[in-house]
Amino acid sequence: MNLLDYLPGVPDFPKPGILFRDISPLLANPLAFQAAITQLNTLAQQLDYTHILGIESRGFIFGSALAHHAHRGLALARKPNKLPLVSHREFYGLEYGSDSLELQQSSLPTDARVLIVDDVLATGGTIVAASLLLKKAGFTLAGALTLLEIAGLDGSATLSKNGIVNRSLLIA
Ligand SMILES: O=P(O)(O)OC[C@H]1O[C@H](OP(=O)(O)OP(=O)(O)O)[C@H](O)[C@@H]1O
Ligand SMILES: Nc1ncnc2[nH]cnc12
Repeated sequence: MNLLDYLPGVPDFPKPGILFRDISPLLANPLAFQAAITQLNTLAQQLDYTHILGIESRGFIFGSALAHHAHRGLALARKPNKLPLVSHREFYGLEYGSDSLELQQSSLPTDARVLIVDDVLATGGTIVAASLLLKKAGFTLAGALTLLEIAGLDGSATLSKNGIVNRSLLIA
């Protein structure tokens, strides 16, 4: 099964010049979704992690499915004003805009080794922001895991420059 067949590129969305990789067909196909999680779990085993940080919102899908599959705890990095008792916030740029993420200090144990999970690595701005959130909160970063790296945006180079060990299952 070629998982890329379930991740079609949609041209000029959400802005002209962007080829948007749509995860909906993969999620809608039980075999494809199951294969994605199984293969992400195999990649994740290369990284010594205890907990997963899912990035809102598509990262919640893969982060929670992997956490269930791998019997790991899950914390949420959420968009602004969604979490009570927020401890930390990080602003960041995107391939097509900007945003910020928030984290509750209480959502992870102090000795957690955290794997950031998201669906797509494009410029790397989101994952760098999530890594800074974890640093501010005093947690150890185990690495980052994504389903798909968008080729040509130097996302993995950006993560490497920021000292983030990255694993992406696919690149396109
Ligand atoms: O590597 P980057 O350039 O930071 O881009 C990758 C991010 O962009 C998308 O999220 P988006 O902010 O569009 O929100 P969504 O998950 O709610 O759709 C995607 O889910 C990643 O989180
Ligand atoms: N090209 C893209 N496709 C899907 N999600 C994205 N997030 C940032 N860039 C993206």
